[in-house]
Amino acid sequence: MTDEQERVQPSGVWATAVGVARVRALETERENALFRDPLAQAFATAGGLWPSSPPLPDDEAARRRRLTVSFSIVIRTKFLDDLLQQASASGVRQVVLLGAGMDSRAFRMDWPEGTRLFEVDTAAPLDFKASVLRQERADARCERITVAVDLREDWPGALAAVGHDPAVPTVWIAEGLLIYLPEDAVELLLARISAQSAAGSRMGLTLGSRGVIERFGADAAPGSAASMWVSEMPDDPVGWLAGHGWEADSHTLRERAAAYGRPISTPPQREERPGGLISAVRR
Ligand SMILES: C[S@@+](CC[C@H](N)C(=O)[O-])C[C@H]1O[C@@H](n2cnc3c(N)ncnc32)[C@H](O)[C@@H]1O
Repeated sequence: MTDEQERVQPSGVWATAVGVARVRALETERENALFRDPLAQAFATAGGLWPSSPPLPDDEAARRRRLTVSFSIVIRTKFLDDLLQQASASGVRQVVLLGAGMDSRAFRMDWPEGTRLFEVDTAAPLDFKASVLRQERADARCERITVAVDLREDWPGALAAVGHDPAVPTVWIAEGLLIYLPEDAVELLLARISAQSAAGSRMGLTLGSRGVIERFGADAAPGSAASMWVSEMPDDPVGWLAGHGWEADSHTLRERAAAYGRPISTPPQREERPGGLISAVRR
């Protein structure tokens, strides 16, 4: 059987990773793209979301919500690309992508010699991704190590078993992940990340903004990403991270979008506050 015939089809929470790839493929086609992800289209195609995907809903509000999610994916991708470049420039050579999904940064970004990049996700998305990467004959631009484990289990042990060294700094990325984990699992994840982070480690997080579950999840279609969202950011994300030993900066989507030349023209929502996009350094 060929890779294509054997490939497991996206389902459950990891199907969201293929939806993210579709958004990145669309951005890649733009003339003034904020990043280019040459593998995104292959992931979306293999997952049945390219060239067409489920049509936008007729309902204007639902339609706007879908476009908002896509826009936020583009902005957060650029935000975390920059954060990773800065971490590399500061000398960090270990990268851990938590809930890596179809993230193709190992293939599309420039990495300094000696960079080791760990992609942590469950087995099904990593298998799907591997089959697409084989089909595309993709070559990673750093040492890439995949770790198939559920992030509610002993993932630090699994990471250590494949050579992650907690004694030297790591840059951690949790992009589009925490919103799918219940609050106690997010808390445990943060504690574990912190325990594996030498001074000088960095972190990039995306957090569900306050009220997003009610606004987006209430009439979300069964199986859609928003129907699986379960946690939002704490009231004070910077204070929360300080409690875990991190010096954090928080940014809104609106502020980053303006900085990247994609200003949001609608007026801010009353509940909009800083905190959706986090960068942090371990002291
Ligand atoms: C919205 S996707 C984001 C993927 C990737 N970070 C990106 O931005 O391209 C969420 C990812 O988190 C992963 N994920 C969710 N819960 C997880 C868990 N308990 N353990 C491991 N991975 C998980 C899913 O499999 C999926 O790949």
